[in-house]
Amino acid sequence: FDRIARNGLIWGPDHWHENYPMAKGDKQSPIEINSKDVQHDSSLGPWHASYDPGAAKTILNNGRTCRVVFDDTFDRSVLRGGPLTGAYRLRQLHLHWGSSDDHGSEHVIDGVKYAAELHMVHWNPKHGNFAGALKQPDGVAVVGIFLKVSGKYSRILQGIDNIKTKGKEAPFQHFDPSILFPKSRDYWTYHGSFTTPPCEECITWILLREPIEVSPDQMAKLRSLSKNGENEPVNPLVDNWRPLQPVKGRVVRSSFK
Ligand SMILES: CN(C)c1nnc([C@H](N)S(N)(=O)=O)s1
Ligand SMILES: [Zn+2]
Repeated sequence: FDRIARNGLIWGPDHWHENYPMAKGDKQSPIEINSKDVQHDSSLGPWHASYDPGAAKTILNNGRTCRVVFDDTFDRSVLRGGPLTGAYRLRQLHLHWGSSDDHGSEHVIDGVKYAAELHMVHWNPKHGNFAGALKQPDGVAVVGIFLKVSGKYSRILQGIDNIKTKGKEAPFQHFDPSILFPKSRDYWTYHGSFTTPPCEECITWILLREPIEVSPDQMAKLRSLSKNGENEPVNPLVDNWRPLQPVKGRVVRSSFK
């Protein structure tokens, strides 16, 4: 994240805790996954997403990421299984990416940084509403999918042409996010936090082992988004990833050997 100047203070990720104490907690994200420390858990079953393409609403550039929001007023697009108990409602998906292909993901796997990382944010309706879910350790489930750049043409990042500048929002309907899933369902899971302030520690992370491919022109389109509004100078929206956080004794489990 670039340094956000606020009331004269320069704010980088190392300063977030001054206003958001949770940012210095024991269960922060992202983390590096070291395969040698991962514990295979045979009780971890497959996860299942049943998404309604009609739930997709709009795509937005909020100056920090590009985000697609979904109707989560009832169990319309849900994720269940894997490490989860019950059905979690899909609320939004967004991405983190770098200024070049050799970095951009938030989680790092055995030292490997991917060009981008896609997050599909779901919440547990047993906690009443999204705000209530943020206060619970089992409140939120985020599926993380790594993006690697390949020559192959892909249309996974459709719709970003209409949201070039901060504040731009466009309809984004009839979209089934399950097209973004890789073939393999293998995943790592651990308990962590949001990677932007207030960094609540309410997330069951489900990180998919197999990356999906994105084409160079799609990455270029992502990097052509601006942090600024349309009447301001272009300020490329890149490097919106949080640095690695301490694992603090947490165990990362895998669904695969
Ligand atoms: C409150 N919501 C939906 C979010 N807060 N922080 C978010 C981050 N972008 S992440 N990467 O999902 O933790 S998403
Ligand atoms: Zn994210």
